[in-house]
Amino acid sequence: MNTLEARPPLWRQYYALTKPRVVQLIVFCALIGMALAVPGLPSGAEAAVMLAACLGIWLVAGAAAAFNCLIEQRIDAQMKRTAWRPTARGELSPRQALVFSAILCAGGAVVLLVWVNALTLWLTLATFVGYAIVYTVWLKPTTPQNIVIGGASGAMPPVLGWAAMRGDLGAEAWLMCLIIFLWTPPHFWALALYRVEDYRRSGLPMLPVTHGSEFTRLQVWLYTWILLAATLLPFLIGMSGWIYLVSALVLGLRFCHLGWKLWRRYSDALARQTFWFSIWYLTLLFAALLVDHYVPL
Ligand code: HEM
Ligand SMILES: CC(C)=CCC/C(C)=C/CC/C(C)=C/COP(=O)(O)OP(=O)(O)O
Repeated sequence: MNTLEARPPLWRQYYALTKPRVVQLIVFCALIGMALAVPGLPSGAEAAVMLAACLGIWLVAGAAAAFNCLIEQRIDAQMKRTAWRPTARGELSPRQALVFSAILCAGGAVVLLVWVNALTLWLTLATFVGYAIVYTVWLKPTTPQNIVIGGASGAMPPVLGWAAMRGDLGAEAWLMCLIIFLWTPPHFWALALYRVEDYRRSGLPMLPVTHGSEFTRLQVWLYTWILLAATLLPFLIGMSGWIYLVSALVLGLRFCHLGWKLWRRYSDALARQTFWFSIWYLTLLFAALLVDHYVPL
């Protein structure tokens, strides 16, 4: 097949660099942080700030993802899961990726500064540095705890959302951040287990490569329990009500159950199922926080 014919349109290649589906969930979590920061339904003016904050965070997060693709061009080319990326295939040059990332980041920064507030701008830029530099350049190639420490930047969206609406950093926002922080290890290690050959080939020190499958599965299972305990806190401190509590328990116990099954008996299919459940888990847990906020029982 002619490779030129097989190429998607240029805009799609740039769009792919932003890791759209990951960034969608990031913006969704930021939006929940915004909604919970406003008592009751938002006014028209508050809804406008929310919209601007979502756009700004989306642009800067997309820029961070594009920067990651640029730095990992060679590593991505070695892994089956990522070899299709336009940077890995050489369809977009490092210079194109860099300029694209810089434009998105600058655009997002302007939106946040003009229509949101300076605190959100600085926190979002710090999050960019946390993921694009601290995680991608430093931690990911050097330690199997890369995603635990680096996960802190992925966990920031609710804090960014809260800051956008209140101009400060509430305890509730940090609690949502803690939940995403504890969710990241079972989310990522479930994937790393069935993609272990990719990671071995690329030379990245991911936990299943350095410490083996059984140890990683034990960690996944332990984290699902720690996560379940942390998700009870919003109810215990009076931030959320019964709708949230029941949702957190049902989702959390299912996550623990999958973690348990995976630990006892490994299969790629189960690891894949656990990874995809992790995405539904976070989406539904944060949706429950939102519903609970508007329908207090
Ligand atoms: C350091 C932290 C994180 C790491 C290492 C990580 C790792 C990954 C990896 C490697 C994938 C790719 C799966 C594939 O190619 O099929 C993935 C997918 C995904 N991640 Fe994460 N993740 C992290 C944090 C997050 C955060 C904070 C969110 C959102 C709040 C998130 C949401 C998603 C979603 C929605 C997908 C599915 C993408 C798709 O549909 O293809 N991740 N994650
Ligand atoms: C400003 C802001 C809110 C930034 C958010 C930063 C961000 C995009 C976090 C998401 C984490 C993510 C995509 C991890 C993928 O891991 P990986 O990079 O190891 O995956 P890969 O192997 O697919 O490249």
